Amino acid sequence: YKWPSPLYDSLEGFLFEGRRRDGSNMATLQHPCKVRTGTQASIGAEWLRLAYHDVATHNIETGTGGLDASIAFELDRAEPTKAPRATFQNFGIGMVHSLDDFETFSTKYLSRADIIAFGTVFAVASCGGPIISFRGGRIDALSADVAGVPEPHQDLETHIEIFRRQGFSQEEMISLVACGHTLGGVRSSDFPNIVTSGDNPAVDNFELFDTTSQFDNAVVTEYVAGSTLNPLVVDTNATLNSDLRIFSSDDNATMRKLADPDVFSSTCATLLERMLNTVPSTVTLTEPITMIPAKVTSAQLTIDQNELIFKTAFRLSEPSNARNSKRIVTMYWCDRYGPDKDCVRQNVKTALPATSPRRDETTGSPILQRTGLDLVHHEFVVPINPDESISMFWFEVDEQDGARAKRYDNEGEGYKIAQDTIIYAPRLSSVTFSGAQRTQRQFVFVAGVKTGITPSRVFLSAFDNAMPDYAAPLNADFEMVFNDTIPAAAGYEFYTAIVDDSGSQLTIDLHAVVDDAVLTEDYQQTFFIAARTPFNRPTNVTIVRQVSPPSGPTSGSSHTWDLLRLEVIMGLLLAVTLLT
Ligand code: HEM
Repeated sequence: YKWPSPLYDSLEGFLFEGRRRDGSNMATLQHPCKVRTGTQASIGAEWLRLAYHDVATHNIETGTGGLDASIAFELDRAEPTKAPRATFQNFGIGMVHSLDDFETFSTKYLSRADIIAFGTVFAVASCGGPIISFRGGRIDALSADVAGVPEPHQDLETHIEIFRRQGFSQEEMISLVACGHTLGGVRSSDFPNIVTSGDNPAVDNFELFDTTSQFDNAVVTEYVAGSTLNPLVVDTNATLNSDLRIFSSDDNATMRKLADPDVFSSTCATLLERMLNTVPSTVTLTEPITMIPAKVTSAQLTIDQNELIFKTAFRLSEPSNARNSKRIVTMYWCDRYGPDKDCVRQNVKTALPATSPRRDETTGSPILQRTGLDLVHHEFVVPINPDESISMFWFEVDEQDGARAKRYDNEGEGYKIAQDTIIYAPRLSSVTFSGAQRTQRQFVFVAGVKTGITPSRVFLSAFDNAMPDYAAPLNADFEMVFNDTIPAAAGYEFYTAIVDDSGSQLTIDLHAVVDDAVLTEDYQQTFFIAARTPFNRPTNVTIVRQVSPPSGPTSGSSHTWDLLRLEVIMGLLLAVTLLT
């Protein structure tokens, strides 16, 4: 992993933080293993069933179908069968609720299908099941796939054939059904011929597959012990006992193995991962996503109150039960222009965070919770002289425990700012809301282009796939025009474009074409445009000398580390004095 990697950064952020960039959390809609208010319906069970039904369209021979979010277009699907309405294969209010839960979380780098996969990973971990290894990069279908979901009234041969087509053997089918049917149950509203409704709709209209609401192997042990009340095993109408036919199809050999809780847990981790990774053969998934121990987020050169500023956050982790409140995190950076360009003279600028650190508690994501770590975000906002600008930055972390401070510099390369010709100015941009639900938005986006540079074209690429009712994503380019009603500021002149959007996760890439090269400011967020409070103003920028930048010049005097440390500490002391 090297920064920047917007895809990996986005997937990792969602897995361990459970939320969107604007703070809205998807994991906590379900975590810790919640039921829908006023019902017995397990939200995690609904998310898991939705994922399987999306996967169920896969055909291993043609390489088509699989986890591609086509389920959003398959909800009203009925099999061409004489079966009653209750066997509509994707029928169920749980499906509708789940799609509503997921609707606003997809982004340019988190496909709708990846969000569905995250839902299963969160749900299983949150309810006490194994951690399913997560890969991202699924590609969304924008229409229905062929039919393929199994139904309870079908016979065993049909089920074996359906699972074979999806890529699972008979033994894997038995295990996968057990791994699925450890959560949730059957509703009378969806399957009235399996569950009869009673007087108290909150309790009577739902029958759980086993006696626990956790992701455990009670569905297996109760079956093996003969005490199960699983409605798909004990229904009086034998035709609908699909779990019984499947579980007993190898004389219960697989079920007896799964009665060992460790076997159950590891089997489910493997099979559910394979289920989530069942994608069309044209899709290549990423490597498994693991935590980035020290992560740069939200790096942005921008204009606020007529000043050029650079803001970013540096995310560290620490054990929840061993917090270090003394840690000092310092940012360093080099100029892009002038005599100290790229720190050639080893004069390095440095600053402390603009605010006290922000902490992600482990309750935000069940995956983070399992690590026992908190995520701690150190946020920096520093003024930048437009004549000097900024070419790269890096960090130093001093735990104040007697050990030497540790440098984080993107594996020796520094965190490089690719270009400063075109920048995004969210504080000069605006948004107006319209429509009955105020979901229709009109944005006026403002980009700054460095004074003295006249691009042959300035434009932006807008992307939003978090559309109401899973409508087609917005994915279009918009020309930006020079706007002389906004006075030049901080070495920049301004260009604007108007973009209409009905989704909720619009991001923009800004482009300036200069001398046939396209300079791009990628993946800029739009949710904080309406905020008008100025960024915190730091007063703590100092200059330290004799510091080698990450891939800086090798010539020149080699610095003595202790002298450097002394200078940094004195600089920090000065900064702290200024701040207080
Ligand atoms: C032959 C295969 C299968 C059949 C016939 C079947 C059938 C059913 C039925 C009839 C329900 C009740 C739905 C409702 O009332 O809303 C259900 C629920 C569920 N199924 Fe399956 N299923 C099968 C395989 C699977 C697999 C492979 C998984 C996942 C790995 C899975 C996960 C679930 C979950 C989690 C629920 C509970 C949903 C909730 O409580 O809202 N099922 N299944």
